[in-house]
Amino acid sequence: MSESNPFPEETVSLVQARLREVQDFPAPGVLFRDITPLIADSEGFGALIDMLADRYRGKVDAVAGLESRGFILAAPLAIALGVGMVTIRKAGRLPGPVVGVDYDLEYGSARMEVQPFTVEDGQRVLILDDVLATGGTANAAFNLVEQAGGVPVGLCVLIELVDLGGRSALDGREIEAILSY
Ligand SMILES: O=P(O)(O)OC[C@H]1O[C@H](OP(=O)(O)OP(=O)(O)O)[C@H](O)[C@@H]1O
Ligand SMILES: Nc1ncnc2[nH]cnc12
Repeated sequence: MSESNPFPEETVSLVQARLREVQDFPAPGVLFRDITPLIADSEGFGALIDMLADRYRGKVDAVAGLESRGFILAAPLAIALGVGMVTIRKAGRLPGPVVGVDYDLEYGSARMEVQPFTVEDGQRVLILDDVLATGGTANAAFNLVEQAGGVPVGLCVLIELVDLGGRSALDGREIEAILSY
């Protein structure tokens, strides 16, 4: 899983055409990449999930979604692949037992958690999210999958925000991005 962009151009364009940019959301200076028009469109959403299923079929035993936008993508992909979905959630939302990882945000810190009994020992887990920015969330997810006994085979994101340095923060991890800005 290491070619620069392994996804078919035609589907990538179809997906890209359904994304929206919102300046100064949720804070001044942020250009927010809004995936809601894509998932509101059955053709676009279906094409995205079919493309991801073609890419990962037979290569993974579970899909881990990162709360909350990652869940929207991970659930249909898991069904399409015929595997289960692991939910990696913000702190305090999953009943125990959980394992957690604290990580830094641009300002402040956060914590993600997973229930280890939702990951089988040695299971190959694909981590899926909508956006890779600084990489803090994804890095926590890699660590959580490992702590739970799984083998994280890589991260797939719909959108990589290159200037925010997530790829460097995840040095050595497999990352596939459908779109990069
Ligand atoms: O690479 P990072 O700097 O960690 O940022 C990426 C994360 O930020 C967004 O989630 P957010 O925390 O806004 O939550 P949401 O999905 O609930 O909106 C996005 O969905 C990623 O999970
Ligand atoms: N610019 C952005 N747009 C959408 N989601 C994000 N998560 C972190 N940065 C983001």
